[in-house]
Amino acid sequence: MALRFFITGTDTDIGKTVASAQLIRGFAQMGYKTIGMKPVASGCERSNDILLNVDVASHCRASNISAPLDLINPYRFVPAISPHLAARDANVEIHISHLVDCAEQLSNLAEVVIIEGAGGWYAPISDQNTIADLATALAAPVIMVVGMRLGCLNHAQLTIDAIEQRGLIVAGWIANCIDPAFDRYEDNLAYLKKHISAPLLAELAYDEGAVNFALNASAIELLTANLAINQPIIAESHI
Ligand SMILES: Nc1ncnc2c1ncn2[C@@H]1O[C@H](COP(=O)(O)OP(=O)(O)OP(=O)(O)O)[C@@H](O)[C@H]1O
Ligand SMILES: C[C@H](N)[C@H](N)CCCCCC(=O)O
Ligand SMILES: [Mg+2]
Repeated sequence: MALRFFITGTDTDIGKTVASAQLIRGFAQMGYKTIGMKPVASGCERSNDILLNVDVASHCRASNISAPLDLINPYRFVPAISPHLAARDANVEIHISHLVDCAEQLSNLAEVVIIEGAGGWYAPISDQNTIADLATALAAPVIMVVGMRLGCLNHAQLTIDAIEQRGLIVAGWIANCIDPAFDRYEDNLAYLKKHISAPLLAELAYDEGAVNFALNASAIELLTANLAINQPIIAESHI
């Protein structure tokens, strides 16, 4: 069974894709067959009758194996709006069971699958379900990306609490510097380090190109060492 990680974040547009691509690249560089998955993408472009999403393109550029688009990005919509609205407009029902099945199939092709959510933890994918329900069904350890800007201390704590409430393990978090004018960056980082018990996997600097990062090899080693061998993916208190 492949290692799987679910990537969430403190909001939409805070660097989940940038961080996911770095994780994919990091695992691939360590020699693992690694692929990305974007279960639901709103904000796609039509090209020759195929809907393509930039997050998926970033994952693909970073990964060292390939898989059918219908597995790596099963639900695709054009408007860049909340997935539940995009799906409703397209008369599509998003089935979590189908996404779990696609993730299983990817797990048979790859050694590591990096699954990027959409928006934040409670972004809706239908009137009934949110990204949290999808992550729970996938039962994958979660990596939280914190978009380092004013307001992130509150958003990070709310997200961690909500992840843990599902009984999911927070495998680590990534501090992503999305606002170069963020005052007191170091003090905010120190606060997060003190209050988040999961390890800080990487600090991504502000970079206009946002592709020039290499995730520290020790972060990848930490993720594999902690999770490769029979590590429960559900917190013991919830079993
Ligand atoms: N460290 C960074 N430095 C500079 N720009 C960044 C950085 N991280 C992200 N960005 C930019 O911020 C924007 C949002 O990043 P990204 O697409 O990774 O967000 P996201 O959380 O994946 O959003 P979504 O919820 O749509 O999936 C992109 O234009 C990206 O290039
Ligand atoms: C289109 C956008 N870039 C994301 N893919 C979807 C963000 C959904 C946010 C939903 C919400 O919390 O309001
Ligand atoms: Mg993204």
